[in-house]
Amino acid sequence: MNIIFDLDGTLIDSAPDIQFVAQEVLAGWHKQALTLAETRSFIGEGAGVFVTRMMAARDIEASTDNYAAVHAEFLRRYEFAVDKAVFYPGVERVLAALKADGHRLGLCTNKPELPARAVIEKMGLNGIFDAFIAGGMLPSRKPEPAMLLAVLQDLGDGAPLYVGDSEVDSLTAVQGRVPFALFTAGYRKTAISEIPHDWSFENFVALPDIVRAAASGRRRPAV
Ligand SMILES: O=C(O)COP(=O)(O)O
Ligand SMILES: [Mg+2]
Repeated sequence: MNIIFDLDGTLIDSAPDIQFVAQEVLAGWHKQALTLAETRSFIGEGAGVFVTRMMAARDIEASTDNYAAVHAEFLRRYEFAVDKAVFYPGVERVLAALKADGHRLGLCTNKPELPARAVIEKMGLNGIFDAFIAGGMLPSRKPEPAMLLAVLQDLGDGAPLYVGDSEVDSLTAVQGRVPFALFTAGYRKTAISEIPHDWSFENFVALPDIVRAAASGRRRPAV
């Protein structure tokens, strides 16, 4: 199989790192830090959307100049914010097992390329992904399906499965017509039943069974 993973909220909980970057940037504007809940709810559509939501939440006027300044400062710091990231339980073991079973693994994240590469390195995941597309590498971002389809193309022939945590990932999968497994313990904002998916799981130990079901063409009707 070709199994493609989302990153933030799926493989790693990176919200504390992103909260820290936001805090440093907001301090320069004499604004209060974001809560962890706010931070989680702003993640999912890339750094630009995060910055827009953060500015709105802290009453920073959304002028072109302000946005450019906040965005640049955010990106400058983002690449170095990898200290607090942790894997969700079971991720490392399951990724290694899937790889050992001969599956090809891909990564498809809206996180900008530099911080995505930095956190992959920090988590010791170099070499695990056979294909990788991050935010800014293509003209569009998820939920447009182009990133997901590009990763699939890079992986070559094989039945696909996309694994992600959010409404954005679900829509990406629907638009790309790729079977989707929803990780329910990430940053989703709505009820599981409202997010179209073929399978859902709350712990990575359940993923190998889903991969087996996907490989055999068994697919639960999408919710
Ligand atoms: O950084 C983001 O906004 C989202 O990243 P993700 O696509 O890995 O969830
Ligand atoms: Mg995500």
